[in-house]
Amino acid sequence: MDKYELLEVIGSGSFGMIRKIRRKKDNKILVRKEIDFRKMNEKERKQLVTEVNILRDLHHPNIVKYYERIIDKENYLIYIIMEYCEGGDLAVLIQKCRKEKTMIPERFIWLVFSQLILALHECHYGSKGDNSQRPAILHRDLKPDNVFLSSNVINSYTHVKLGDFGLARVIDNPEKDFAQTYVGTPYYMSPELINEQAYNNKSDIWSLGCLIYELCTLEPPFQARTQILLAKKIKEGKILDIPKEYSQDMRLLIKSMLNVSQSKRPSTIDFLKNEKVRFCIYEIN
Ligand SMILES: CN(C)CCCNS(=O)(=O)c1cccc(Nc2nc(OCC3CCCCC3)c3[nH]cnc3n2)c1
Repeated sequence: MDKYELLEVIGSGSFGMIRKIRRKKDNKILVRKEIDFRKMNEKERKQLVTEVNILRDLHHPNIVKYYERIIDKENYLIYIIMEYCEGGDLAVLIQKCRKEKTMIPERFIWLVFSQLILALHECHYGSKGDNSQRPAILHRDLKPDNVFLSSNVINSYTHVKLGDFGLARVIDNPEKDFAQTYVGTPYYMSPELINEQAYNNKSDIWSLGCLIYELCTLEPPFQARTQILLAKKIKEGKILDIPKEYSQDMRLLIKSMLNVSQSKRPSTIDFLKNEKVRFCIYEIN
């Protein structure tokens, strides 16, 4: 760890602390996610190894970059060194707009959507567009807290980064994978996950639909006081319309992702054929 100078703590995640660090050789600011695996059971340790290996193998401009991992055996700690996203996460942006009663511009929402489709496409299909090199990777925990911005100035150069693959799983046999226990209020849980059916790439598309809906309305699409009521609303799949200021394209986009039937939801391949998405991607590059 003498390669890095420790800076302030910026938060604490599920298994430990996250702090800013400065790489001494070039003063680059990074983050160090500290994970105390003393508290972990065998299954969680295995999950951690899976997560670190997933991060190590994912290289994409819209996925938080993984630099290295440092194991500190005597203190039962693993450090994961990742890129620092100056703009913070989307949860902070949504809270700010809710407080100031301002709307998030539609242009920005299309930029977030198209970059997350690129990130999910990399996870689901890999850069070669098929899974010959590796099995599909599902994020499984797509939510505003896990989507970071490269800068806090919001313009068309703002890069959106998918982060925190805490619950990601490598699915070698999609049928085999069943619902895992969830932590926190699962606002973005898909109908198939509630019905304990197989979780697959279309479940990440459902969560993306919830996230885009929340950027338009500053509220999750399904809310309830209890998890039972929440599950009922999600399975019904009825959502309030988004504000009239947003276009019909945006309305139809959200509806296509929040379809209770996962086979009817478009895949990242379908979206990448969409003219508007391609134009957004062209604008970013
Ligand atoms: C959950 N959020 C609403 C809490 C506030 C969120 N803003 S914040 O933490 O202060 C903040 C402000 C400015 C820049 C950044 N950049 C950043 N943050 C990460 O993780 C944040 C951490 C995730 C787990 C929960 C605690 C927060 C990164 N991980 C990899 N690269 C990262 N870059 C963060």
